[in-house]
Amino acid sequence: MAESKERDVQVFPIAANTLVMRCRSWERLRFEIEYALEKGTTANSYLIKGDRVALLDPPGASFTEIFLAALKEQIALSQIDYVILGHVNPNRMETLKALLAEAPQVKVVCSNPAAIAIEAADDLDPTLQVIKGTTDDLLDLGQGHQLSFIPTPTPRWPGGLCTYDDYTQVLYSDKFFGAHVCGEAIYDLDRESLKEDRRYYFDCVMAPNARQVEAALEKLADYAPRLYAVGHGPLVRYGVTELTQQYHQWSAQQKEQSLSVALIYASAYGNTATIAQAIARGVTKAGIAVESINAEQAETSDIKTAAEKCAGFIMGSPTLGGHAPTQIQTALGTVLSTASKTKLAGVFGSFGWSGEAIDLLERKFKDAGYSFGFEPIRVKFTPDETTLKYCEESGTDFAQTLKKSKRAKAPKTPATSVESAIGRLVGSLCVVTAQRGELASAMLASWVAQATFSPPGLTVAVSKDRAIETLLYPDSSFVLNILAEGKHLGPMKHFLKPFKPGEDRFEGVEVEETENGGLILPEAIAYLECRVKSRMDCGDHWVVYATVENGELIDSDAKTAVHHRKTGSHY
Ligand SMILES: Cc1cc2nc3c(=O)[nH]c(=O)nc-3n(C[C@H](O)[C@H](O)[C@H](O)COP(=O)(O)O)c2cc1C
Repeated sequence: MAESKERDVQVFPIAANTLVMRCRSWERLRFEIEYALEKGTTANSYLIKGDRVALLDPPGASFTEIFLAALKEQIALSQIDYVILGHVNPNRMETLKALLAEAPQVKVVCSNPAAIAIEAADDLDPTLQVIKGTTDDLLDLGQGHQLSFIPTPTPRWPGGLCTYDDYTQVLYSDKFFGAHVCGEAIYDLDRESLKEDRRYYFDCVMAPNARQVEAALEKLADYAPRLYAVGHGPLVRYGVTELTQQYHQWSAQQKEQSLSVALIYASAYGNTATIAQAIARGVTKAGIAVESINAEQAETSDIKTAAEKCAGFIMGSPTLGGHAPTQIQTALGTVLSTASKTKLAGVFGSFGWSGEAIDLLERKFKDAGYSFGFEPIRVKFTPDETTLKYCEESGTDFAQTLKKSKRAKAPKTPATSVESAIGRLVGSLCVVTAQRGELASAMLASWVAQATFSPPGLTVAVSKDRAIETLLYPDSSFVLNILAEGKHLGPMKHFLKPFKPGEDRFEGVEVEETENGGLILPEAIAYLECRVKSRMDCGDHWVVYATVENGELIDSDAKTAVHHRKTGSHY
């Protein structure tokens, strides 16, 4: 985890007449699923000083004061001609307001959806230059800095806009190619250490929008950037080609999934969208694709197609003035008339005090005879960390139900000889326990093996749809509780039972806490306190390699319980 330090702004020249201003938060900035690895983040803004001056992407409200102070050290605010916005949200508009109050001459350059959001905001009435998405959209800052603009809308950020400076070959990619990591490194020199963070960021914010990501990549292919000036985390200088290929590959993987879930929502202030993202993460991690649809932007035909093609649909809405927004009501009508009654349904939303919109969705789907993949999720205003985990686990449950019904429909085939042979591999029966902040989880594990002597290290294979998987990223700690033969049935039964989303895995279980905060089970004959070093992406499992930092043999007479299986295709 990043060490705790004051927020600051790191300023650095990145190209001719171009500075990056990285607002750094060393601690988790927001309760959104994409920040869950808790490595802090940076909100990157850029300043291009040609004959005219452009500022790209001023940060959100948590940085307004320190950012404006740092900006004034670089330039008088009265000299800024343009502010270019890669996306907008209510949080970012706060800084924009403060900036425009001191620099009313600024012209705001943004996409059409962003312009609509700005025009609807209170106390904000800037001169706008709206990008139409044609080749005429050029902005000449002088001294060679000719900027072109590439609209890259996604359901999450309908106003998405990338900017390319032909002179410096910098692509200002905003939400694309980022990672939530805070540190000293301006660039991606240590690509290996960023690997997991980039993938996690993609999985959270890009995977549920894979179709739009592919469309954006296609547009960006017309440019020849030598640098991705990203919105979050280290700038991509060394890995431009590699990361572009990975984005192509990861988006394609989503398209290849045989089942998909339509996730249809609207969100005026971002809370319902935050819940949607956590649910989507839970679905995609179980190997089912998500097609996100922002009801405020989507065409009815898109909603219809998604409702027809999906194996299940999940709808979310805020409650505003006692109602669901009109676009949600329209989308609801489309879904009800299109999706066959065998499809699995889900409902969620953020509300303030009454939550009629969620009630409406639940009632309509119930009356129509759909069954639900999880209990309707009602979140008062902004979700916290525990609620986000609950939403993620609900998404995973939803996906597992779909997979189960697909398996049930498939003809039963006896285990092949190869599967039976693999089943003869045995492993020690263990319980992995892990906790971080408010969150704690556990799982039964038998695919455990010593991997190194020096340093002492082991591997554990963790199914990608396990709830505990999010607590097993590099640098996290966990305890491997090794069970005793003869005393293993109790814990085995307990930890193998299906848990509901958010259900306490330790309810009714006595655990002892180690000095380092690890959780030990009384049935363990030995325990090992481990730290994750890396994890390998292996089909349906993560193979987690961890080194052992501490441990104890509790019962030297007992034998380790061993798991004997019939086949190698499941437990
Ligand atoms: C103008 C306005 C009207 C609202 N009306 C209701 C309401 O009738 N009932 C309710 O439960 N919450 C109401 N709320 C609270 C919102 O539902 C709540 O802020 C929610 O988090 C918004 O979700 P969103 O961020 O996804 O837009 C209202 C909020 C605003 C700003």
